[in-house]
Amino acid sequence: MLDLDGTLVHTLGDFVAALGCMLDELGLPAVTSGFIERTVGRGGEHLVRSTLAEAGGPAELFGHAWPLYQRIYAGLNGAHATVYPGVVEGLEALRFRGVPLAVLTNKPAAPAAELLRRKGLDGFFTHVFGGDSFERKKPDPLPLLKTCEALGTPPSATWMVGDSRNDAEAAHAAGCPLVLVTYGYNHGEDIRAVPAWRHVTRLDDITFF
Ligand SMILES: O=C(O)COP(=O)(O)O
Ligand SMILES: [Mg+2]
Repeated sequence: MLDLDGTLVHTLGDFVAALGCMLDELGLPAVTSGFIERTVGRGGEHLVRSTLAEAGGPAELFGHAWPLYQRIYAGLNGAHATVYPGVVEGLEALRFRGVPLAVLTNKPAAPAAELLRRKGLDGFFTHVFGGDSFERKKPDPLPLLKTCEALGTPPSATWMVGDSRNDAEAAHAAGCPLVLVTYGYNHGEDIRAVPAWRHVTRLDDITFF
C-alpha cells in the first residue's frame, strides 16, 4: 500500500495553486506554502478548514469553500506536481517481483486516480483508495485493513509505504510493517524521528527480499 502525496508525487505546488486561487475568489489573503506543506496529509476537508482559519476567514465559509476548492483542484490536478525520483524505478522493481500494489491516500479517490493517470502511474496499481473510500481516514487503521482485504494479503505481510506520522500511526494500529520515505511532507517534523522498519531516500531503495 503506497501513500500518494509526498510519497509518489510531489503535489505541494498543486495544493498551493488551488488554495491560492480559492482564497483569491473568496477575497481572503494568501497563506504561505510552508503552512500548506505542514497541513497536507489529513485529507482535503482538513486542509481547506485549516487554510480558511489561517487566512482569517469564518468557519461557516467552509460549506462554500469546499466545493469551490474541489472544482479548482480538479482543473489543475497534476499541473504543478512531479513524480519523485526513484518512484517509477521502484514500482517497476516491485511489479517485476509480482508484488500486488495499491494506492492508499487521504486525497479523495477520484482526483487521486486522475493524478495517477496524468502522471502515467495508473498501470501499476490494482486498487486506488482515497480518503472518501471508507468510513474513516488514516491515521485510523480501517483504510489499511480494507486495502489488505482488497489485495488478499494479511496485514502482517502487507507493507505500508508513506511519508508521514499519519501513515505510521495507521500502519502500527493495523499491524502492517512500515517503510517511510524521507522526502515528503510530515506536518513540519523530521520523519526520521518516527519509528519504521526502514527510512528510505528513494522508493527504489526499498528491498523487501
Ligand atoms: O491529505 C491529502 O489530501 C493527501 O495526503 P496523502 O496522499 O499523503 O494521504
Ligand atoms: Mg503523504
